[in-house]
Amino acid sequence: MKLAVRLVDIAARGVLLHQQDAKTLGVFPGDRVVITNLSTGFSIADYVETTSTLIKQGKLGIYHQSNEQLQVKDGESVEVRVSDRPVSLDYIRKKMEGERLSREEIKMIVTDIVHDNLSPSEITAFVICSYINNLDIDEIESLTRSMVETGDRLEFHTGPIVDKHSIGGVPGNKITFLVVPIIAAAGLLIPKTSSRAITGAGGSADLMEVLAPVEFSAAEVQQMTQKAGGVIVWGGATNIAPADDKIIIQEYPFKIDQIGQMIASVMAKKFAVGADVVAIDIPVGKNCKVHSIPEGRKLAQSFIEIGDRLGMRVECALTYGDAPVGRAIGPALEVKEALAILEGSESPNSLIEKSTEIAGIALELAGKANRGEGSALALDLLKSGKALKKMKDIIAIQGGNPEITSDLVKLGEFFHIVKAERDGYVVDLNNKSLITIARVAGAPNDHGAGLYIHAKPGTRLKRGDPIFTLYAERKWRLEKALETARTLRPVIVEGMLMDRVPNQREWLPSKQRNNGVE
Ligand SMILES: O=P(O)(O)OC[C@H]1O[C@H](OP(=O)(O)O)[C@H](O)[C@@H]1O
Ligand SMILES: Nc1ccnc(=O)[nH]1
Repeated sequence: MKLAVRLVDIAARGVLLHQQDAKTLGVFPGDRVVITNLSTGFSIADYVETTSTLIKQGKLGIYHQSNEQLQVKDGESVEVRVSDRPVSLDYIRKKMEGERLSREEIKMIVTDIVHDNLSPSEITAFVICSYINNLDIDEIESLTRSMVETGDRLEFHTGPIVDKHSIGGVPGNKITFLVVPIIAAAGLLIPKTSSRAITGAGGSADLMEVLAPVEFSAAEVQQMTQKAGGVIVWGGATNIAPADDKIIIQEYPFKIDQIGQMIASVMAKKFAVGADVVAIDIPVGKNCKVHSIPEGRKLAQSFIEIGDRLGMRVECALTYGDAPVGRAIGPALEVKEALAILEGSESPNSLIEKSTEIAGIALELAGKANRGEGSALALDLLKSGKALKKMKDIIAIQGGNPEITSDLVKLGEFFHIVKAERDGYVVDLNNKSLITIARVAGAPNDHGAGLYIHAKPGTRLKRGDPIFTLYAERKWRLEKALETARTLRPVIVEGMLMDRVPNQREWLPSKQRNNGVE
Protein backbone atom coordinates (compact mmCIF):
# COMPACT_ATOMS: atom_id res chain seq x y z
CA MET A 1 0.00 0.00 0.00
CA LYS A 2 1.28 3.49 -0.89
CA LEU A 3 0.72 6.23 1.67
CA ALA A 4 1.69 9.91 1.88
CA VAL A 5 4.09 10.83 4.69
CA ARG A 6 3.18 13.17 7.53
CA LEU A 7 6.15 13.76 9.80
CA VAL A 8 5.15 13.74 13.46
CA ASP A 9 7.38 15.57 15.93
CA ILE A 10 7.46 12.89 18.60
CA ALA A 11 10.93 11.91 19.79
CA ALA A 12 10.34 8.18 19.52
CA ARG A 13 10.15 5.37 17.01
CA GLY A 14 6.86 4.33 15.46
CA VAL A 15 4.32 5.04 12.77
CA LEU A 16 0.72 6.16 12.95
CA LEU A 17 -1.89 4.67 10.60
CA HIS A 18 -5.52 5.63 10.13
CA GLN A 19 -7.71 2.82 11.50
CA GLN A 20 -9.22 2.19 8.06
CA ASP A 21 -5.78 1.80 6.42
CA ALA A 22 -4.68 -0.46 9.26
CA LYS A 23 -7.74 -2.61 8.61
CA THR A 24 -7.02 -2.76 4.88
CA LEU A 25 -3.42 -3.78 5.58
CA GLY A 26 -4.55 -6.26 8.24
CA VAL A 27 -2.44 -4.87 11.11
CA PHE A 28 -3.30 -4.05 14.70
CA PRO A 29 -1.67 -1.60 17.15
CA GLY A 30 1.69 -3.06 18.21
CA ASP A 31 2.15 -5.01 14.93
CA ARG A 32 5.05 -4.09 12.67
CA VAL A 33 5.11 -2.75 9.15
CA VAL A 34 7.99 -2.27 6.73
CA ILE A 35 8.18 1.23 5.25
CA THR A 36 10.21 1.83 2.11
CA ASN A 37 11.54 5.21 1.02
CA LEU A 38 10.71 5.07 -2.70
CA SER A 39 13.45 7.48 -3.76
CA THR A 40 16.30 5.67 -1.97
CA GLY A 41 14.90 2.14 -1.72
CA PHE A 42 15.84 2.12 2.00
CA SER A 43 13.42 0.30 4.35
CA ILE A 44 12.82 0.19 8.08
CA ALA A 45 10.48 -1.91 10.22
CA ASP A 46 8.41 -0.11 12.81
CA TYR A 47 5.53 -0.58 15.24
CA VAL A 48 2.09 0.62 14.35
CA GLU A 49 -0.18 2.84 16.35
CA THR A 50 -3.61 3.62 14.98
CA THR A 51 -5.86 6.65 15.12
CA SER A 52 -9.17 7.78 13.68
CA THR A 53 -8.52 11.49 14.22
CA LEU A 54 -4.84 12.47 14.16
CA ILE A 55 -4.04 11.13 10.70
CA LYS A 56 -6.30 11.14 7.62
CA GLN A 57 -6.90 8.02 5.55
CA GLY A 58 -4.18 7.64 2.92
CA LYS A 59 -1.49 9.20 5.14
CA LEU A 60 1.21 7.69 7.32
CA GLY A 61 2.46 9.52 10.43
CA ILE A 62 6.18 8.88 10.96
CA TYR A 63 7.79 9.69 14.31
CA HIS A 64 11.03 11.60 14.55
CA GLN A 65 13.43 8.75 15.45
CA SER A 66 12.08 6.52 12.70
CA ASN A 67 12.58 9.25 10.14
CA GLU A 68 16.16 9.79 11.27
CA GLN A 69 16.80 6.46 9.52
CA LEU A 70 14.20 6.58 6.75
CA GLN A 71 14.89 10.19 5.66
CA VAL A 72 11.62 10.99 3.89
CA LYS A 73 9.97 14.39 3.44
CA ASP A 74 6.47 15.58 4.33
CA GLY A 75 4.02 14.67 1.56
CA GLU A 76 6.32 12.14 -0.14
CA SER A 77 4.92 8.67 -0.97
CA VAL A 78 6.18 5.56 0.81
CA GLU A 79 5.40 1.88 0.38
CA VAL A 80 3.98 0.19 3.49
CA ARG A 81 3.63 -3.56 3.91
CA VAL A 82 3.09 -5.98 6.76
CA SER A 83 6.33 -7.13 8.40
CA ASP A 84 7.22 -10.45 9.95
CA ARG A 85 7.53 -10.42 13.72
CA PRO A 86 11.15 -10.65 14.93
CA VAL A 87 12.23 -14.21 15.60
CA SER A 88 13.75 -13.03 18.90
CA LEU A 89 10.20 -12.87 20.30
CA ASP A 90 10.15 -16.67 20.05
CA TYR A 91 13.39 -16.82 22.06
CA ILE A 92 11.97 -14.53 24.74
CA ARG A 93 8.96 -16.82 24.83
CA LYS A 94 11.35 -19.79 25.23
CA LYS A 95 12.93 -18.10 28.26
CA MET A 96 9.44 -17.47 29.66
CA GLU A 97 8.93 -21.24 29.57
CA GLY A 98 12.07 -21.62 31.69
CA GLU A 99 14.31 -23.01 28.93
CA ARG A 100 18.00 -22.17 28.35
CA LEU A 101 18.92 -19.88 25.49
CA SER A 102 21.82 -20.57 23.11
CA ARG A 103 24.57 -18.04 22.21
CA GLU A 104 22.89 -17.37 18.83
CA GLU A 105 19.46 -16.87 20.38
CA ILE A 106 20.79 -14.38 22.93
CA LYS A 107 22.78 -12.57 20.23
CA MET A 108 19.60 -12.22 18.18
CA ILE A 109 17.66 -10.77 21.15
CA VAL A 110 20.47 -8.29 21.91
CA THR A 111 20.80 -7.30 18.24
CA ASP A 112 17.07 -6.64 18.05
CA ILE A 113 17.22 -4.60 21.27
CA VAL A 114 20.07 -2.48 19.88
CA HIS A 115 18.33 -1.92 16.52
CA ASP A 116 15.05 -0.99 18.21
CA ASN A 117 13.34 -4.00 16.63
CA LEU A 118 11.82 -4.88 20.00
CA SER A 119 9.31 -2.56 21.62
CA PRO A 120 9.83 -1.40 25.23
CA SER A 121 7.20 -3.88 26.44
CA GLU A 122 8.96 -6.72 24.59
CA ILE A 123 12.27 -5.77 26.23
CA THR A 124 10.46 -5.64 29.57
CA ALA A 125 9.22 -9.16 28.91
CA PHE A 126 12.82 -10.31 28.41
CA VAL A 127 13.92 -8.54 31.62
CA ILE A 128 11.09 -10.02 33.66
CA CYS A 129 11.36 -13.60 32.38
CA SER A 130 15.12 -13.55 33.03
CA TYR A 131 14.33 -12.19 36.50
CA ILE A 132 11.93 -15.03 37.22
CA ASN A 133 13.79 -17.90 35.49
CA ASN A 134 17.42 -16.72 35.93
CA LEU A 135 20.29 -16.91 33.48
CA ASP A 136 22.99 -19.55 33.92
CA ILE A 137 26.70 -18.76 33.61
CA ASP A 138 26.81 -19.67 29.87
CA GLU A 139 23.82 -17.46 29.17
CA ILE A 140 25.48 -14.64 31.13
CA GLU A 141 28.65 -15.05 29.06
CA SER A 142 26.58 -15.01 25.84
CA LEU A 143 24.72 -11.91 26.99
CA THR A 144 27.98 -10.16 27.91
CA ARG A 145 29.66 -11.00 24.59
CA SER A 146 26.57 -10.07 22.58
CA MET A 147 26.34 -6.72 24.35
CA VAL A 148 29.98 -6.00 23.50
CA GLU A 149 29.78 -7.25 19.90
CA THR A 150 26.78 -5.04 19.12
CA GLY A 151 28.61 -1.85 20.14
CA ASP A 152 31.89 0.07 19.92
CA ARG A 153 35.10 -0.93 21.70
CA LEU A 154 38.13 0.98 22.94
CA GLU A 155 41.64 -0.14 22.13
CA PHE A 156 44.45 1.30 24.19
CA HIS A 157 48.01 0.58 23.19
CA THR A 158 49.39 0.98 26.69
CA GLY A 159 48.38 -0.93 29.78
CA PRO A 160 47.26 -2.13 32.15
CA ILE A 161 43.80 -0.60 31.76
CA VAL A 162 42.10 -0.49 35.14
CA ASP A 163 38.41 -0.38 35.92
CA LYS A 164 36.09 -0.55 38.90
CA HIS A 165 32.40 -1.09 39.22
CA SER A 166 29.83 -1.31 41.93
CA ILE A 167 26.77 -3.48 41.50
CA GLY A 168 24.83 -0.67 43.23
CA GLY A 169 21.90 -1.15 45.56
CA VAL A 170 23.27 0.81 48.51
CA PRO A 171 22.34 4.49 48.72
CA GLY A 172 25.04 7.16 48.79
CA ASN A 173 27.65 4.97 47.07
CA LYS A 174 29.68 7.78 45.52
CA ILE A 175 33.03 5.95 45.76
CA THR A 176 33.64 6.20 41.99
CA PHE A 177 34.38 9.92 42.61
CA LEU A 178 37.30 8.96 44.84
CA VAL A 179 38.43 5.69 43.24
CA VAL A 180 38.75 6.98 39.66
CA PRO A 181 40.94 10.01 40.48
CA ILE A 182 43.05 7.92 42.89
CA ILE A 183 43.75 5.32 40.16
CA ALA A 184 44.51 8.04 37.62
CA ALA A 185 46.78 9.78 40.16
CA ALA A 186 48.77 6.53 40.36
CA GLY A 187 49.57 6.98 36.66
CA LEU A 188 47.13 4.33 35.44
CA LEU A 189 44.36 4.65 32.83
CA ILE A 190 40.75 4.21 34.00
CA PRO A 191 38.06 4.79 31.34
CA LYS A 192 35.09 4.55 33.69
CA THR A 193 31.65 4.19 32.15
CA SER A 194 28.70 4.17 34.51
CA SER A 195 25.00 3.69 34.24
CA ARG A 196 22.41 6.07 35.57
CA ALA A 197 20.38 5.08 38.65
CA ILE A 198 18.86 1.61 38.38
CA THR A 199 17.47 0.80 41.81
CA GLY A 200 18.86 3.90 43.53
CA ALA A 201 18.48 7.66 43.70
CA GLY A 202 21.58 8.51 41.66
CA GLY A 203 23.93 6.45 39.51
CA SER A 204 27.47 7.68 38.92
CA ALA A 205 26.46 9.05 35.50
CA ASP A 206 23.76 11.16 37.19
CA LEU A 207 26.29 12.37 39.77
CA MET A 208 28.98 13.27 37.24
CA GLU A 209 26.44 15.35 35.32
CA VAL A 210 26.47 17.77 38.26
CA LEU A 211 30.10 18.52 37.38
CA ALA A 212 30.43 18.05 33.62
CA PRO A 213 28.82 16.60 30.48
CA VAL A 214 28.75 12.78 30.46
CA GLU A 215 27.68 11.97 26.90
CA PHE A 216 30.60 11.10 24.61
CA SER A 217 31.41 8.73 21.76
CA ALA A 218 33.67 5.75 22.36
CA ALA A 219 36.50 7.48 20.46
CA GLU A 220 36.17 10.58 22.68
CA VAL A 221 36.22 8.43 25.82
CA GLN A 222 39.47 6.89 24.64
CA GLN A 223 41.12 10.23 23.77
CA MET A 224 40.02 11.88 27.02
CA THR A 225 41.29 8.93 29.08
CA GLN A 226 44.65 9.07 27.33
CA LYS A 227 44.96 12.77 28.14
CA ALA A 228 43.55 12.96 31.69
CA GLY A 229 44.21 9.41 32.91
CA GLY A 230 40.53 8.81 33.56
CA VAL A 231 36.94 9.80 32.82
CA ILE A 232 33.53 9.24 34.40
CA VAL A 233 30.99 9.05 31.57
CA TRP A 234 27.53 7.69 30.93
CA GLY A 235 27.74 4.27 29.24
CA GLY A 236 24.32 4.81 27.67
CA ALA A 237 25.59 7.60 25.42
CA THR A 238 28.77 5.99 24.19
CA ASN A 239 27.54 3.13 22.02
CA ILE A 240 29.69 0.98 24.30
CA ALA A 241 27.42 -2.00 25.04
CA PRO A 242 24.40 -0.04 23.73
CA ALA A 243 21.89 -2.75 24.72
CA ASP A 244 22.73 -2.11 28.38
CA ASP A 245 20.93 1.17 28.78
CA LYS A 246 17.91 -0.04 26.84
CA ILE A 247 17.59 -2.90 29.34
CA ILE A 248 18.27 -0.69 32.37
CA ILE A 249 15.48 1.73 31.36
CA GLN A 250 13.01 -1.14 31.65
CA GLU A 251 14.39 -2.19 35.06
CA TYR A 252 14.24 1.30 36.61
CA PRO A 253 10.47 1.56 37.32
CA PHE A 254 10.46 -1.85 39.04
CA LYS A 255 13.65 -1.11 41.02
CA ILE A 256 14.95 -4.54 39.99
CA ASP A 257 18.34 -5.64 38.71
CA GLN A 258 18.36 -9.29 37.67
CA ILE A 259 21.65 -10.90 38.71
CA GLY A 260 22.58 -12.33 35.29
CA GLN A 261 21.74 -9.13 33.47
CA MET A 262 23.60 -7.18 36.14
CA ILE A 263 26.79 -9.23 35.66
CA ALA A 264 26.52 -8.86 31.88
CA SER A 265 25.75 -5.14 32.19
CA VAL A 266 28.85 -4.55 34.29
CA MET A 267 31.24 -6.94 32.54
CA ALA A 268 30.24 -5.90 29.01
CA LYS A 269 31.18 -2.31 29.85
CA LYS A 270 34.53 -3.46 31.31
CA PHE A 271 35.34 -5.71 28.36
CA ALA A 272 34.34 -3.11 25.78
CA VAL A 273 36.69 -0.47 27.23
CA GLY A 274 39.53 -2.99 27.10
CA ALA A 275 39.98 -3.40 30.88
CA ASP A 276 42.75 -5.73 31.98
CA VAL A 277 42.03 -5.62 35.71
CA VAL A 278 38.74 -4.90 37.45
CA ALA A 279 37.74 -4.34 41.09
CA ILE A 280 34.06 -5.03 41.79
CA ASP A 281 32.22 -3.67 44.81
CA ILE A 282 29.40 -5.92 46.05
CA PRO A 283 27.45 -4.21 48.85
CA VAL A 284 25.86 -6.77 51.17
CA GLY A 285 22.98 -5.91 53.47
CA LYS A 286 19.39 -6.69 54.28
CA ASN A 287 17.99 -4.08 51.86
CA CYS A 288 20.70 -4.48 49.20
CA LYS A 289 20.80 -6.46 45.96
CA VAL A 290 22.81 -9.10 47.87
CA HIS A 291 21.51 -10.06 51.30
CA SER A 292 24.17 -12.31 52.81
CA ILE A 293 27.92 -12.99 52.70
CA PRO A 294 27.47 -16.50 51.18
CA GLU A 295 25.24 -15.01 48.47
CA GLY A 296 27.89 -12.31 47.89
CA ARG A 297 30.68 -14.90 47.57
CA LYS A 298 28.65 -16.82 45.00
CA LEU A 299 28.07 -13.66 42.97
CA ALA A 300 31.77 -12.79 43.25
CA GLN A 301 32.67 -16.20 41.79
CA SER A 302 30.37 -15.53 38.82
CA PHE A 303 32.06 -12.16 38.19
CA ILE A 304 35.49 -13.81 38.42
CA GLU A 305 34.39 -16.65 36.11
CA ILE A 306 33.04 -14.26 33.45
CA GLY A 307 36.24 -12.21 33.82
CA ASP A 308 38.32 -15.36 33.23
CA ARG A 309 36.29 -16.36 30.19
CA LEU A 310 36.75 -12.89 28.68
CA GLY A 311 40.39 -12.45 29.69
CA MET A 312 40.06 -9.89 32.50
CA ARG A 313 41.47 -10.29 35.98
CA VAL A 314 38.62 -9.58 38.39
CA GLU A 315 38.61 -9.29 42.16
CA CYS A 316 35.54 -8.52 44.24
CA ALA A 317 35.03 -6.86 47.61
CA LEU A 318 31.99 -7.63 49.73
CA THR A 319 31.20 -4.33 51.43
CA TYR A 320 28.95 -3.21 54.27
CA GLY A 321 25.57 -2.28 52.86
CA ASP A 322 23.19 -2.16 55.83
CA ALA A 323 23.45 1.64 55.97
CA PRO A 324 24.08 4.28 53.30
CA VAL A 325 27.71 4.96 52.33
CA GLY A 326 28.57 8.33 53.87
CA ARG A 327 25.74 10.69 54.72
CA ALA A 328 24.57 12.14 51.41
CA ILE A 329 22.02 10.59 49.00
CA GLY A 330 21.14 12.22 45.65
CA PRO A 331 23.38 13.59 42.86
CA ALA A 332 24.46 17.07 44.05
CA LEU A 333 24.61 16.09 47.73
CA GLU A 334 26.80 13.08 46.93
CA VAL A 335 29.13 15.02 44.68
CA LYS A 336 29.52 17.68 47.38
CA GLU A 337 30.44 15.02 49.94
CA ALA A 338 32.96 13.34 47.61
CA LEU A 339 34.59 16.62 46.59
CA ALA A 340 34.96 17.64 50.25
CA ILE A 341 36.94 14.45 50.89
CA LEU A 342 39.16 15.05 47.87
CA GLU A 343 39.73 18.56 49.27
CA GLY A 344 40.93 17.11 52.57
CA SER A 345 37.88 16.52 54.79
CA GLU A 346 38.42 13.57 57.14
CA SER A 347 34.81 12.48 57.28
CA PRO A 348 32.71 10.50 56.72
CA ASN A 349 35.30 7.88 57.49
CA SER A 350 33.17 5.02 56.11
CA LEU A 351 33.34 6.62 52.67
CA ILE A 352 37.11 7.21 52.81
CA GLU A 353 37.74 3.69 54.03
CA LYS A 354 35.52 2.02 51.43
CA SER A 355 36.97 4.07 48.56
CA THR A 356 40.60 3.47 49.48
CA GLU A 357 39.98 -0.26 50.01
CA ILE A 358 38.43 -0.65 46.54
CA ALA A 359 41.08 1.59 44.93
CA GLY A 360 43.68 -0.46 46.80
CA ILE A 361 42.46 -3.71 45.25
CA ALA A 362 42.69 -2.14 41.78
CA LEU A 363 46.19 -0.79 42.47
CA GLU A 364 47.33 -4.24 43.62
CA LEU A 365 45.78 -5.96 40.58
CA ALA A 366 47.54 -3.45 38.32
CA GLY A 367 50.87 -4.14 40.01
CA LYS A 368 51.25 -0.68 41.57
CA ALA A 369 51.27 -2.05 45.12
CA ASN A 370 52.11 -5.32 46.84
CA ARG A 371 49.27 -7.46 48.12
CA GLY A 372 47.85 -5.87 51.28
CA GLU A 373 49.51 -2.49 50.61
CA GLY A 374 47.14 -1.04 48.00
CA SER A 375 44.78 0.77 50.35
CA ALA A 376 47.65 2.59 52.09
CA LEU A 377 48.91 3.80 48.70
CA ALA A 378 45.36 4.87 47.78
CA LEU A 379 45.08 6.82 51.05
CA ASP A 380 48.41 8.50 50.32
CA LEU A 381 47.28 9.58 46.86
CA LEU A 382 44.11 10.98 48.42
CA LYS A 383 45.78 12.82 51.33
CA SER A 384 48.53 14.28 49.14
CA GLY A 385 45.96 16.17 47.04
CA LYS A 386 47.05 14.28 43.90
CA ALA A 387 43.61 12.68 43.56
CA LEU A 388 41.94 16.12 43.79
CA LYS A 389 44.20 17.42 41.04
CA LYS A 390 43.29 14.44 38.86
CA MET A 391 39.58 14.97 39.52
CA LYS A 392 39.95 18.55 38.29
CA ASP A 393 41.70 17.28 35.14
CA ILE A 394 38.83 14.84 34.59
CA ILE A 395 36.18 17.54 35.08
CA ALA A 396 38.07 19.85 32.70
CA ILE A 397 38.56 17.27 29.96
CA GLN A 398 34.83 16.47 30.02
CA GLY A 399 34.01 20.16 29.61
CA GLY A 400 33.08 21.05 33.20
CA ASN A 401 34.46 23.79 35.43
CA PRO A 402 37.62 22.54 37.19
CA GLU A 403 37.45 25.44 39.67
CA ILE A 404 34.38 23.89 41.31
CA THR A 405 34.71 23.27 45.05
CA SER A 406 32.44 21.36 47.41
CA ASP A 407 31.07 24.65 48.80
CA LEU A 408 29.91 25.73 45.36
CA VAL A 409 27.86 22.63 44.55
CA LYS A 410 24.25 23.79 44.33
CA LEU A 411 21.66 21.86 46.37
CA GLY A 412 17.88 22.02 45.99
CA GLU A 413 16.59 25.37 47.27
CA PHE A 414 13.71 23.80 49.23
CA PHE A 415 14.67 21.83 52.30
CA HIS A 416 13.23 20.52 55.54
CA ILE A 417 15.00 19.17 58.60
CA VAL A 418 13.37 16.06 60.05
CA LYS A 419 13.97 16.02 63.83
CA ALA A 420 13.84 13.38 66.54
CA GLU A 421 10.46 13.22 68.24
CA ARG A 422 11.98 11.77 71.39
CA ASP A 423 15.30 11.04 73.11
CA GLY A 424 16.85 7.74 72.04
CA TYR A 425 19.29 5.95 69.76
CA VAL A 426 19.18 5.55 66.00
CA VAL A 427 18.79 1.79 65.79
CA ASP A 428 18.07 1.37 62.10
CA LEU A 429 18.02 3.06 58.71
CA ASN A 430 16.00 1.55 55.90
CA ASN A 431 17.96 1.90 52.64
CA LYS A 432 14.99 1.18 50.39
CA SER A 433 12.82 3.75 52.15
CA LEU A 434 15.59 6.36 51.98
CA ILE A 435 15.88 5.76 48.21
CA THR A 436 12.12 5.99 47.75
CA ILE A 437 12.00 9.30 49.63
CA ALA A 438 14.92 10.72 47.63
CA ARG A 439 13.23 9.67 44.37
CA VAL A 440 9.93 11.26 45.44
CA ALA A 441 11.90 14.44 46.22
CA GLY A 442 13.05 14.42 42.57
CA ALA A 443 16.37 12.52 42.51
CA PRO A 444 18.08 11.58 40.27
CA ASN A 445 16.65 13.85 37.54
CA ASP A 446 16.48 16.91 39.78
CA HIS A 447 20.17 16.91 40.69
CA GLY A 448 19.69 19.06 43.79
CA ALA A 449 17.18 16.66 45.36
CA GLY A 450 17.99 14.03 47.97
CA LEU A 451 18.72 13.77 51.64
CA TYR A 452 21.54 14.30 54.06
CA ILE A 453 21.66 12.01 57.09
CA HIS A 454 22.78 13.69 60.32
CA ALA A 455 22.35 10.67 62.57
CA LYS A 456 23.55 7.23 61.49
CA PRO A 457 22.88 4.01 63.48
CA GLY A 458 24.25 4.15 67.02
CA THR A 459 23.92 7.94 67.34
CA ARG A 460 22.33 9.15 70.59
CA LEU A 461 19.72 11.83 69.94
CA LYS A 462 17.82 14.24 72.12
CA ARG A 463 14.29 15.22 71.21
CA GLY A 464 14.54 17.93 68.53
CA ASP A 465 17.98 16.90 67.23
CA PRO A 466 18.18 16.70 63.41
CA ILE A 467 17.92 13.20 61.91
CA PHE A 468 18.08 14.08 58.22
CA THR A 469 17.56 17.04 55.94
CA LEU A 470 15.43 16.56 52.87
CA TYR A 471 16.23 18.66 49.75
CA ALA A 472 14.18 19.30 46.61
CA GLU A 473 14.24 21.65 43.63
CA ARG A 474 10.45 22.03 43.63
CA LYS A 475 8.28 22.81 46.61
CA TRP A 476 5.56 20.29 45.77
CA ARG A 477 8.14 17.54 45.54
CA LEU A 478 9.52 18.44 48.96
CA GLU A 479 6.03 18.25 50.42
CA LYS A 480 5.34 14.90 48.73
CA ALA A 481 8.68 13.52 49.93
CA LEU A 482 7.91 14.64 53.49
CA GLU A 483 4.58 12.89 53.34
CA THR A 484 6.36 9.75 52.10
CA ALA A 485 8.92 10.07 54.91
CA ARG A 486 6.13 10.31 57.48
CA THR A 487 4.63 7.08 56.15
CA LEU A 488 7.84 5.12 55.63
CA ARG A 489 9.73 6.33 58.73
CA PRO A 490 13.15 5.45 57.24
CA VAL A 491 15.10 6.13 60.44
CA ILE A 492 14.12 4.30 63.61
CA VAL A 493 14.91 6.08 66.88
CA GLU A 494 14.22 3.97 69.93
CA GLY A 495 14.43 4.48 73.62
CA MET A 496 12.83 2.17 76.15
CA LEU A 497 9.41 3.03 74.80
CA MET A 498 9.08 1.04 71.56
CA ASP A 499 5.95 2.69 70.26
CA ARG A 500 2.90 4.53 71.40
CA VAL A 501 -0.45 3.69 69.81
CA PRO A 502 -2.67 6.75 69.86
CA ASN A 503 -6.41 6.48 70.37
CA GLN A 504 -7.90 8.65 67.67
CA ARG A 505 -11.55 8.02 68.49
CA GLU A 506 -13.60 10.95 69.69
CA TRP A 507 -13.40 11.08 73.46
CA LEU A 508 -16.28 11.94 75.80
CA PRO A 509 -16.05 11.89 79.59
CA SER A 510 -17.69 8.70 80.89
CA LYS A 511 -20.53 10.64 82.52
CA GLN A 512 -21.71 11.96 79.16
CA ARG A 513 -21.21 8.63 77.40
CA ASN A 514 -23.51 6.88 79.89
CA ASN A 515 -26.18 9.57 79.79
CA GLY A 516 -25.12 11.02 83.09
CA VAL A 517 -25.12 7.70 84.98
CA GLU A 518 -21.71 7.14 86.59
O1 LIG B 1 20.99 2.54 41.11
P1 LIG B 1 21.76 1.37 41.66
O2 LIG B 1 21.06 0.07 41.39
O3 LIG B 1 22.12 1.55 43.07
O4 LIG B 1 23.17 1.23 40.92
C1 LIG B 1 23.59 1.90 39.82
C2 LIG B 1 24.98 2.43 39.98
O5 LIG B 1 25.90 1.41 40.30
C3 LIG B 1 27.00 1.45 39.43
O6 LIG B 1 27.93 2.30 40.00
P2 LIG B 1 29.39 2.74 39.50
O7 LIG B 1 29.30 3.10 38.05
O8 LIG B 1 30.32 1.60 39.73
O9 LIG B 1 29.77 3.92 40.33
C4 LIG B 1 26.33 1.89 38.17
O10 LIG B 1 27.17 2.30 37.13
C5 LIG B 1 25.41 2.98 38.64
O11 LIG B 1 26.07 4.20 38.76
N1 LIG C 1 23.04 -3.64 36.23
C1 LIG C 1 24.03 -2.81 36.64
C2 LIG C 1 24.32 -2.62 37.97
C3 LIG C 1 25.29 -1.75 38.30
N2 LIG C 1 25.94 -1.08 37.33
C4 LIG C 1 25.64 -1.27 36.05
O1 LIG C 1 26.25 -0.64 35.16
N3 LIG C 1 24.69 -2.13 35.70
